Amino acid sequence: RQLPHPPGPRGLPLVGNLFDIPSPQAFPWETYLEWGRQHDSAIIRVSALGMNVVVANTLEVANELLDKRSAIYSDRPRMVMLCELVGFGWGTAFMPYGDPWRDSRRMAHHEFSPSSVKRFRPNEHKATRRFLFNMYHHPEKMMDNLRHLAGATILSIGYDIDVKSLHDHWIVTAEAAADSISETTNAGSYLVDVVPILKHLPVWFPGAGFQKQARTWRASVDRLLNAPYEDVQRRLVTDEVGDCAAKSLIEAFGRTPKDPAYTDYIMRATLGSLYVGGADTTVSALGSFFLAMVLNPEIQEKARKELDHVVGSHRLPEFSDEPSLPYIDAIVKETLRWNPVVPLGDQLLFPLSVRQYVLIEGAPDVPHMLTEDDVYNGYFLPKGTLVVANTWAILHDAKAYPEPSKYNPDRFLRPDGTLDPSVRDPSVAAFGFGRRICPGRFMAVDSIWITIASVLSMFEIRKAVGEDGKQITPDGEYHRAFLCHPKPFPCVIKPRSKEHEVLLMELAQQDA
Ligand code: HEM
Repeated sequence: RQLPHPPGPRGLPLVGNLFDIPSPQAFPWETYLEWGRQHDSAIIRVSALGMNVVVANTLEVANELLDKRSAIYSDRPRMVMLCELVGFGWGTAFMPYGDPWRDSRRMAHHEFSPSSVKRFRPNEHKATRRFLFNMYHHPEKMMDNLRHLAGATILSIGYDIDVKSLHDHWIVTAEAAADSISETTNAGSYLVDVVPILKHLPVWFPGAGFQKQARTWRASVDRLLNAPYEDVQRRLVTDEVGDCAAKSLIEAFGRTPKDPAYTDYIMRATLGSLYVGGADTTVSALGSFFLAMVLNPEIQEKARKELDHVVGSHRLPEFSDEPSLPYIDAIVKETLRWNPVVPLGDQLLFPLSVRQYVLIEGAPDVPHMLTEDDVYNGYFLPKGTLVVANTWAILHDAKAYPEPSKYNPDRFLRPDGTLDPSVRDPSVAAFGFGRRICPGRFMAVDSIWITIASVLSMFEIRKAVGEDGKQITPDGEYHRAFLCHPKPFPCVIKPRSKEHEVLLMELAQQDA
């Protein structure tokens, strides 16, 4: 306790750095990196109203704290509105470090470890075929189609639910729950997060509007937890469930549990968490891919040469083609690196976590929480500190990735066109760290890979042309909130040729 805190901007008495903390729209990850440079330190600290936040600007520090010392760096802060009132406390990502979280991770690992996740490739393939067909008919609905693709993949893998239309009721159920997280987190801060005792106020009490709001959101959150799981249970009675995570979990953990109610709850929670963790993240990564393709037609061209050589134009790429398609692998890696889905720690799930203490829009977004006092590099880090990895800074480190703002898949390849293992794989940071690392990462990479390979083999993605006859270059702007998503941008997406168009039609018939 006699040791200094890590360096950072000098705060004001009482409020600390309350007025220094940048908003998400102001590229906070760049500000944290700049503060690190000013203080010549890879780790910086900001504090506000007694809350300590430490940002790790390099991979080395993030690994040392969040990975090597993960036994004490893996808790999450309490979020009263989101978890206790809206009811998302069952989300694996929101659970405090403890037995329910450990059991949920064990189940997630059972389904999504590198070896077991491969069995879901046919589901990913099928969802991708539908996506191609939807893109053919409605290229202008790119983001809706991506949302449908991600949702359909997860519902099929999670519960063997076959989602067909864009407005399928299962997608609507899951999206309503996911929206309630964004709305809770985007709505700003709730006093109840700072003064938890307010959660006991009755709905009719003046000023307790948050209770009413929480009830509305809670209904959709409960539905996501229960409805698809109970549907599987019903179908299991008549043996109508194909291989999926729900069936396999019930068989592996649910046959003779010590505590049936607890095991049942953890299974529901683990499965419900797949949609919450996996849908929007995949949409964001694939949105960045389309943006990068519009901006870099020469990269599409190079990818197509590889695809035409290996796959030809009479079929779609298969996972078995992957070893012969290193350039597609490189595009996947560069997409995860270029504009990371979660640029700052787990911005993903917790824009609230610091705001709940500091009551401002735009505080750094989340963390692993430290459960014991610790010392790093001569600095004191007290218990309760929120530790955030600056993923953007790590993936834009010019030493690891020269000209980091440039979208350049070639950086991952050797001159002979094979993958260069000496270039740092963006997965070292893009999916988080330590015991909290994303359990869906292998599935995410698989499903992004098959989508990118299939889209590039079927479509040409071009700049749109304005009324003045000139091409419109997207400005590459991102919406930075819950996650980073590219803002809608104009583009033209067309089958590459008549031959490809025919193949798309055939696919539709096969699915029908
Ligand atoms: C491009 C896609 C994805 C990205 C970039 C991504 C990124 C992340 C990140 C950064 C975290 C926080 C890790 C930490 O706290 O250090 C996380 C957690 C999580 N992700 Fe993913 N993810 C993706 C896809 C998926 C998919 C497809 C699933 C499920 C099928 C999933 C399920 C989860 C869950 C359950 C957690 C919470 C883990 C915990 O707190 O223990 N994610 N993800």
